[in-house]
Amino acid sequence: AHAWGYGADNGPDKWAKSFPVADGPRQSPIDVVPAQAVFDGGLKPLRLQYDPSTSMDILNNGHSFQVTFTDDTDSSTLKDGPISGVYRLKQFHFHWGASDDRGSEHTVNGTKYPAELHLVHWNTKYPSFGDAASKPDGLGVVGVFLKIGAENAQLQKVLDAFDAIKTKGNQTTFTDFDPTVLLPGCLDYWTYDGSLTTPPLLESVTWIVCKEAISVSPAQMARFRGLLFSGQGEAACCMVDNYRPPQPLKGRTVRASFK
Ligand SMILES: COc1cccc(N2C=Cc3cc(S(N)(=O)=O)sc3S2(=O)=O)c1
Ligand SMILES: [Zn+2]
Repeated sequence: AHAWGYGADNGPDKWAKSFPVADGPRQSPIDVVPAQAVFDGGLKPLRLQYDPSTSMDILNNGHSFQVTFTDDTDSSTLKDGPISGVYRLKQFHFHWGASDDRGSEHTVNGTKYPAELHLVHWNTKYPSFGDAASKPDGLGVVGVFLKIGAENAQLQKVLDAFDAIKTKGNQTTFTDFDPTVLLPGCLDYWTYDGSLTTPPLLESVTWIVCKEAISVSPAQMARFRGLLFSGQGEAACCMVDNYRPPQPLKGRTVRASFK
């Protein structure tokens, strides 16, 4: 069976064939409509504590690029916010467009951002990431929108690794990186029960979408678009538009941590 992707014949509209959960009750991403979000005073501030020594490597996996963290201790964690217990950071990655008018997965009142960062954490009440990934409260993903503006100096270290991971399957060491530098100053958020936004589309994610975006410059966006979906020696296929469009809310409530 040909692998899933973002092209005309293997893209989001075709995923349900191999992954029927694609039409499930709690799929992601969604369009966030702030006026319909319910303020919940019981939601705690996000507590994100990351240890740069847990960052390991950066990889082009053929769908995006991701920075992977060692997750054998509680060194880099997500606590509080809408979740209970301790979730460990596993990886972060991005989704982006071929042009600045699209690229994010979540949208706000239908507005698409040029890119979206996902910080993926797993619930340590389960023995492993793989185990947690299939549980309804197994994962916590923090989403951060990127908007076009000033150059983001904190992103530069990630972009500078791109030459080593241009094609699918390439990876290189990426140590001593603290993803805190990629977070917006204000951590107000919306939260709802959802899923992975790529196959296997598991309905195991508590989504935490930050209201405030971080900046990225047009030149930096061009660097993202220089990565390839394709492997070395294959016909070059630019890694762009690697986003799933918003999915039906199906009665879910989106809560806001702020008024
Ligand atoms: C056994 O489950 C596994 C095992 C290994 C990797 C994955 N993943 C696949 C897709 C995927 C999509 C994510 S997103 N865009 O919603 O943040 S996060 C994520 S993943 O958990 O890394 C799942
Ligand atoms: Zn993602």
